[in-house]
Amino acid sequence: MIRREFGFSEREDYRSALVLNMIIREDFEDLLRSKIMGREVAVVGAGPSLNALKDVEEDVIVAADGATNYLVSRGIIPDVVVTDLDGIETYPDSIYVVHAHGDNISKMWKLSYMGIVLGTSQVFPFGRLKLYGGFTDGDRAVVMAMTLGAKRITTYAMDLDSDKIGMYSKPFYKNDVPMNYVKRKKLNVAKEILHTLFRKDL
Ligand SMILES: Nc1ncnc2c1ncn2[C@@H]1O[C@H](COP(=O)(O)OP(=O)(O)OP(=O)(O)O)[C@@H](O)[C@H]1O
Ligand SMILES: Nc1nc2c(c(=O)[nH]1)N=C(CO)CN2
Ligand SMILES: [Mg+2]
Repeated sequence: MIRREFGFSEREDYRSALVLNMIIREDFEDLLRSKIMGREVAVVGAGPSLNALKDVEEDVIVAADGATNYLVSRGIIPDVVVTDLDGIETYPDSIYVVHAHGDNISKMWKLSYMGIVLGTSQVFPFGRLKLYGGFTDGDRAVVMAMTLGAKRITTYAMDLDSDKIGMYSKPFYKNDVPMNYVKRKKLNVAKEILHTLFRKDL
């Protein structure tokens, strides 16, 4: 359904998942769970408000893709990085949760800079791959933290209604850039997922 809406190819999603599963040699899910279970977790997105981020007080910091570059520039090493590989250009000593999709096979070389890596896919998970749910890196980070037993999740720079894409979203952005049609659709899906997760009457 979402795949059709965005024109993503299932075949390419499988191809990417196969490549990622081949690269990953060890299952680090227990390690990731031990970091998150029972802890207060901050999920940091790459919205325009990231530049105004104050100190993050939570026990565990999870960076969504491009937000990693900003955090590292401030000397903050995220405990976990959730990425589809097109935002990060710095590789701190974090646990990486790398998402395979049909448009990022050519970015898999970035795994050579990462130590501890878990893989996720958007096809039926096989081998060492996981499927926690969610869509964009930010909402996938929230879903993952929830699934792995976080006590509380606080989001930062998740500016899902903004008319700007944050400058840290892609390494080649020099400033915040005007929202485009596809990114708006992606952030709308993220909004939908987070609203459903945090609905009070669940
Ligand atoms: N206004 C915004 N601009 C960019 N990211 C945002 C914004 N608001 C919230 N975010 C969150 O920040 C996360 C990290 O941003 P980034 O653009 O690196 O993500 P992404 O999911 O890898 O996107 P893309 O599909 O463009 O690669 C996004 O996944 C999204 O959930
Ligand atoms: N094939 C493909 N899949 C995705 C993509 C994308 O750009 N291409 N972006 C996503 C959310 O950022 C999630 N899934
Ligand atoms: Mg990305």
